[in-house]
Amino acid sequence: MSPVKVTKICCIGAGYVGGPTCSVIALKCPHIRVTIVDLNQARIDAWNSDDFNLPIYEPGLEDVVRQARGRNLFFSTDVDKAIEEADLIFVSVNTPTKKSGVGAGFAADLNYVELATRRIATIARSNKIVVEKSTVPCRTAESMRTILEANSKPNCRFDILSNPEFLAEGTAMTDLFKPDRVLIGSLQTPEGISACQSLAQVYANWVPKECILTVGLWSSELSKLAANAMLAQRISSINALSAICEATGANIDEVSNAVGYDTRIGPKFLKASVGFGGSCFQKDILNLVYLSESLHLPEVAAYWRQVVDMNEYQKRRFSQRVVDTLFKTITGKRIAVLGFAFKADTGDTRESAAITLIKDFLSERAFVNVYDPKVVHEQIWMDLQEASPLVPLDNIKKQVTISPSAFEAAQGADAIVIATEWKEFRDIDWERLYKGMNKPAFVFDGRLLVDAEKLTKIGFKVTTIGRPSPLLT
Ligand SMILES: NC(=O)c1ccc[n+]([C@@H]2O[C@H](COP(=O)([O-])OP(=O)(O)OC[C@H]3O[C@@H](n4cnc5c(N)ncnc54)[C@H](O)[C@@H]3O)[C@@H](O)[C@H]2O)c1
Ligand SMILES: O=c1ccn([C@@H]2O[C@H](COP(=O)(O)OP(=O)(O)O[C@H]3O[C@H](CO)[C@@H](O)[C@H](O)[C@H]3O)[C@@H](O)[C@H]2O)c(=O)[nH]1
Repeated sequence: MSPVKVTKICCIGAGYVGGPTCSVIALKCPHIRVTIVDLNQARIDAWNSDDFNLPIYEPGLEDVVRQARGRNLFFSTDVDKAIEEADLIFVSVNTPTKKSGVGAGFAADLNYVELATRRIATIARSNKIVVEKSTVPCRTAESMRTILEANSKPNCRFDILSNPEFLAEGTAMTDLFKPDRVLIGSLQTPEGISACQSLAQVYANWVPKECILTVGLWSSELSKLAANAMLAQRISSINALSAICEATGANIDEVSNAVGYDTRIGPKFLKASVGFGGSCFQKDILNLVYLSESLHLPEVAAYWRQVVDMNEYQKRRFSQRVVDTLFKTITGKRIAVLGFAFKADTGDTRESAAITLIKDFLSERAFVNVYDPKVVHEQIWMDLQEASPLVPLDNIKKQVTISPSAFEAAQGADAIVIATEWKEFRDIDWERLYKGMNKPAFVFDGRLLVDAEKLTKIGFKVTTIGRPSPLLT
């Protein structure tokens, strides 16, 4: 069976994955017409905005959209038209953790995937290759196939592929231009293999052939959960060691460096922090935990569960250290939180450690000044409200101020907490910040970002994750 040559692509879901991924496909494949669709009108309007005020901040993304939009890249809310015209459809919708019902708090909510799949089944009148781009539990492709086949028109066949996305926010464009690998899973039937080749040909326009891995459907689905679980596991491992460092006088940076020199371990993803955030790690591990439990593998479930538990512990431990260091009470004190995004170079706040820290500070009745260079104010209010649903937003606003700069956040504060590793926090004029603060002025570095010695010389009392408290040194 010779593979179909893809000429029209539809991507359902114009979010952090669908938007950048399919913009890059459009850029690299000028012969393919790419339409990215979403039900969210405001999001599509932003993608189409004249001043390129895109709905997500990602370094390098605007440049790609400027080159391809209107040429062979289109953004639309007309989902049905895009489905009808396409020969290949990416399903790139959100798969958040279920909030209620069976598996609540663990299982992935597959409602959006199912609705998109049903829409494809209803609208399609010609053969389609349907590609799972969203992160889903193992064997979701089977449910998608059942829905599609039960609703298909005569002479209309569907081939389902799994093609998980491995981009990280903040580096999405380089990850897409030069991926470590592109993974495509298919049924090992002649039709499945042929569909797999069709998608591989799209990527082959810019990805070296040896980096395009083709595997079975279920391996592909599971590999995505496995990759995230193993990345997060490294962070929880180093964070667990950071607690030992704080208690013994060892330095976590030195430990990471020493451990990472072993070529079998490698140096990446060993940076101790106030805890990992982002929309994927926790969600995907909990998904793996749920899958393991459903498969009657409680020991496997408990093993992965511990990665998330350690992350919660790390955040709690950090808040507690702030309180303990500030003479065991922060009531009425002002804390400047620098950074609200879950990592640098993104405006995304999903599962950001900053949310948990601020919630903890508020429950101790402290005042908080928060500054982030990219996160929009409405998002901060929404996140803080969601974190403390029983507290009226007006009360939260009495305790929290959103500051326009790090300098203003530090004015009149007793302590600065670095929650996100934005480069500008390393390079700010710390002497100027020091002058505007109450004394003694404390800095809590949750990201191993600043030069503790330099700040100590200025007069700050510096507490760094994975290093003993100043009193112990
Ligand atoms: N964010 C990341 O860095 C990342 C990386 C790799 C994989 N993933 C996975 O990719 C998937 C998407 O993640 P995201 O961060 O882009 O989510 P997102 O919430 O930013 O975007 C999803 C979009 O899908 C739209 N949508 C939902 N149902 C729809 C429907 N039936 N028709 C049309 N549009 C619909 C939503 O309106 C939303 O704009 C998730 O499964 C996630 O786990 C995310
Ligand atoms: O050594 C490290 C590395 C990361 N982090 C934190 O871990 C979180 C996640 O970071 P990162 O993985 O860089 O960003 P994500 O955008 O969440 O990307 C992850 O999740 C995506 C969604 O599934 C995957 O596609 C990516 O491959 C995977 O890296 C952030 O809070 C980071 O600050 C650390 O604390 N220490």
